[in-house]
Amino acid sequence: MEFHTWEPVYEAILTDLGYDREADEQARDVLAELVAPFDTSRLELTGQRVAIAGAGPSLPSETDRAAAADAVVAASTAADTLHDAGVAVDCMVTDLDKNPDTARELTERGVPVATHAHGDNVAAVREWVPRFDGEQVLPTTQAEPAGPVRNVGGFTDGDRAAFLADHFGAAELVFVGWDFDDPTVSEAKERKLVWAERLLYWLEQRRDERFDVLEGRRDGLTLWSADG
Ligand SMILES: Nc1ncnc2c1ncn2[C@@H]1O[C@H](COP(=O)(O)OP(=O)(O)OP(=O)(O)O)[C@@H](O)[C@H]1O
Ligand SMILES: Nc1nc2c(c(=O)[nH]1)N=C(CO)CN2
Repeated sequence: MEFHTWEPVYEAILTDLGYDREADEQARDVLAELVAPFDTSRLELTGQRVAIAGAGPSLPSETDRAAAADAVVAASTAADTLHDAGVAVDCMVTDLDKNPDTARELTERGVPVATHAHGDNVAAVREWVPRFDGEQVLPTTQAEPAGPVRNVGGFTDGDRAAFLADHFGAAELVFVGWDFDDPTVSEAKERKLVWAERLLYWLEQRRDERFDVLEGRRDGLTLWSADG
């Protein structure tokens, strides 16, 4: 994803959710000081059918679908649920706000962790990234990329997992553990999930694919540009 392509979407997210672009850039720069560039040969998804695991309540009943995929990219606590079910993950995507110790353990076991810095997680970045096996850290930002820190598109951990799999050449994406209409989430989380859904809708169009998770939902969806 070229940043100029992502930038209008990013601006719309900042406006909608009230985040500060400068704070995201500062967080990116903190992360950049703590990491080396990720060796992309450590994550091989080219041509694979990749399960994108979200952390919705449906995940425990869908772990077999993840196990059946060629590879699994897990968002945040989805990595724990899959681990408990005996399903190996090939990459974890996280902003370190829930289970940073899982991320640390995965890096030590040789699993890449796409570690995201943003304006509201700088303390976690400073605390946890130095404890990770640095070779397995794939540093990301939602702001303009700088130094070793990449921006492959996406916002929440789950949709960033999908954009990452796309970036690394996945042939097909299947979604497990995604519950957009989850009544148990907070209002803030609900607003983030609205963006996750829009971003997946954008990604499926870019890929000319039809994501299973969007079946029956497309009519109500608009891209950011249509929302102003
Ligand atoms: N019902 C759901 N509740 C929570 N996450 C969901 C749900 N459905 C899909 N997801 C996806 O699963 C991802 C991981 O969720 P989890 O609650 O573990 O993480 P999180 O660290 O709070 O995520 P984020 O910081 O991105 O909001 C979310 O980022 C989201 O993209
Ligand atoms: N500034 C900022 N950026 C984010 C945030 C957040 O809380 N603040 N949460 C995210 C996923 O939950 C992704 N990006």
